[in-house]
Formats: sequence, structure tokens, C-alpha cells
Amino acid sequence: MSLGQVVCVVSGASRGFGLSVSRQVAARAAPGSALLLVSRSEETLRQEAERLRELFPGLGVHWTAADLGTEDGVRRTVSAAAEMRSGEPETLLILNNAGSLGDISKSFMDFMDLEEVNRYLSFNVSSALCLTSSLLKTFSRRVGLQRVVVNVSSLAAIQPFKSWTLYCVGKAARDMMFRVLAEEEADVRVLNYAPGVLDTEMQQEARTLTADEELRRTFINMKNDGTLVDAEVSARKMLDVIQGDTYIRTNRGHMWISMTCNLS
Ligand SMILES: NC(=O)C1=CN([C@@H]2O[C@H](COP(=O)(O)OP(=O)(O)OC[C@H]3O[C@@H](n4cnc5c(N)ncnc54)[C@H](OP(=O)(O)O)[C@@H]3O)[C@@H](O)[C@H]2O)C=CC1
Ligand SMILES: CC(=O)C(=O)[C@H]1CNc2nc(N)[nH]c(=O)c2N1
Repeated sequence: MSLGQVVCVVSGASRGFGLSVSRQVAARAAPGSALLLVSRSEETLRQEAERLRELFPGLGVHWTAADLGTEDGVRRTVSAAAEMRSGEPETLLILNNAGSLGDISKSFMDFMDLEEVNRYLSFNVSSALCLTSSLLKTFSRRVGLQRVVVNVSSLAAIQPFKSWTLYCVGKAARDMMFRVLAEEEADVRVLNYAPGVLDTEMQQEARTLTADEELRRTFINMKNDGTLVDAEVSARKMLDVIQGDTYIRTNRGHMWISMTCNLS
């Protein structure tokens, strides 16, 4: 299934789920499309962009090394996306993927440093809001342009996990933030997508640093049992959902999908 002519921005594209999503988008985009890879790792992005250009000569592949926890990082990402404006793309696809766990060695009662909490929320919540709103303004509503916003969510958005205070707060806030967007901008397709427990570096961090022993054991067992979800599989599923457009009809453009419940 082709995505048609798409302009796509992927945050957190240097590894893990964001890298898998970027590759899926590149494979499905029609010639003349444009893809912007964003993360802090300049050399990794440069190499991945070069690889995708060789694989997909008709695709404009761009990258921006930016710390999305900073005003400058968000601003430079929006500027880089604006430079991709050319022609009449059929789809704008904004993939809010970048995220972090925060200090999962701490419990709720250990968070007394306001600056630490603000820094976490700035990257995991505020930047997704400001980046998305800025991109939607940059690529404003136009006949023939379908604008799609994806928030990579988690079960942690609706279920508390011991020693994951910041992560649960961030995911819950993001889900609600994008549900408001879906209510306000009826023409924008909004998808909150929980990819399942993925075999990525974040997951390695989860099974090594989580303070809550029971939770950490759960992730260790999933790794040992081979039940972690392959990021490529989940990325394909997400793109299928986006292209299938089915989530729009079921719930006003907002749908929370947990990959683990939808592997069939
Ligand atoms: N792994 C899992 O089991 C699950 C993950 N998710 C969610 O999926 C998304 C991706 O997770 P996953 O791939 O596992 O995570 P990884 O930690 O493997 O990758 C995170 C990505 O975000 C980028 N990133 C981190 N900090 C910043 C920053 N300050 N500015 C810009 N980019 C940044 C990283 O690049 P760089 O370091 O180069 O900046 C990297 O590309 C996250 O939102 C996560 O919450 C949801 C459910 C399960
Ligand atoms: C990091 C993480 O491991 C997550 O965000 C996980 C935590 N557990 C979990 N379970 C699911 N059934 N689906 C998820 O998306 C998810 N996210």
C-alpha cells in the first residue's frame, strides 16, 4: 500500500521504533515525497539518510540533529521541515515518537527536584505539543492535503507502573493532549498508538534500571521468553493502521491501539 506523496517528520529516528517507522515510511512513500529524520545523533542520522537515499532515489531524505528537550531543537526541526515544502503533497505525517523513561530508579517520593521533573516534561510532553502545533501551522489546511498526527503512546498512559512516575505522567499527558487536538481539529487524523513492549534500547534500560523488582522481572522474562515485539513488526502494523484509515471512522480520529493485543 503506497502512502502517496507524503511529507513526513519522525522524531527519535536514530534507533528503535523511530528508525523502523522511518524505514517503513520510506518504503511506502511515492516518488517526490520528503522524510525528515530527527534525533540528537548527527552521525547516525547522516548515515541513515544516505542509506535511504540509495534505497529510494525518488525520496527526499533530510535530517536534523536536534535536542527536542530545548527550544532551539524544536525551532530548528520546524525550520528544516518548512524547507521541505515543495509541490503538492497528499499527506503530512507527523510522528511524535521520541521519548525517554526518566529516572526509573526512583519512586514518586524521591522526586523533589523541580528542575529534573520540568526537564523531563519539557522533552516528553511540551516539545511534542509545540512541534506538532508548529508543523500543523507550517503545513496549513489545504484541499487535497490529509494531515495525520501520530503520538507513540504506551500502556503506561493508562496504567500506573511502580517506579515509572515520570514516564506514566508523560504518556498520560501526551495521550490527552492529542485527544484535545482530535477534538479541536476535525480535519486532522490523530492516532495514539501503543506499539507493544518493543525489543529496543529503551526496553534494555527498563529491564536493567527499573527500581520495582516485580516490574523489572517482567521485562527480563519477556526478553528471555522471546515475547518482546519486533519494532519492525509494530512499525508495519502502525503504518497499515494509518493507511487503512479505519481508526478515523471508529473514534473521531482518535484510537489507542496496543500492539500486543493486535498482533493477529
Ligand atoms: N521500547 C518499548 O518497549 C516501548 C516504547 N514505547 C515508546 O516508543 C517510542 C520509541 O521508543 P524506543 O524506540 O524504544 O526508544 P529508544 O530509547 O530506543 O529510542 C529513542 C529515540 O528518541 C531519540 N531521543 C531521545 N532523547 C531525545 C532528545 N532529547 N531529542 C531528540 N531525540 C531524542 C533517540 O535518539 P538520540 O539518542 O539520538 O537523540 C532515539 O532515536 C517512545 O516514545 C517510547 O515511549 C512505547 C511502548 C513500548
Ligand atoms: C517502555 C515500555 O516498556 C513501555 O512503554 C511498555 C510498558 N508495557 C506495555 N504493555 C503493553 N501491552 N503495551 C505497551 O505499549 C506497553 N508499553
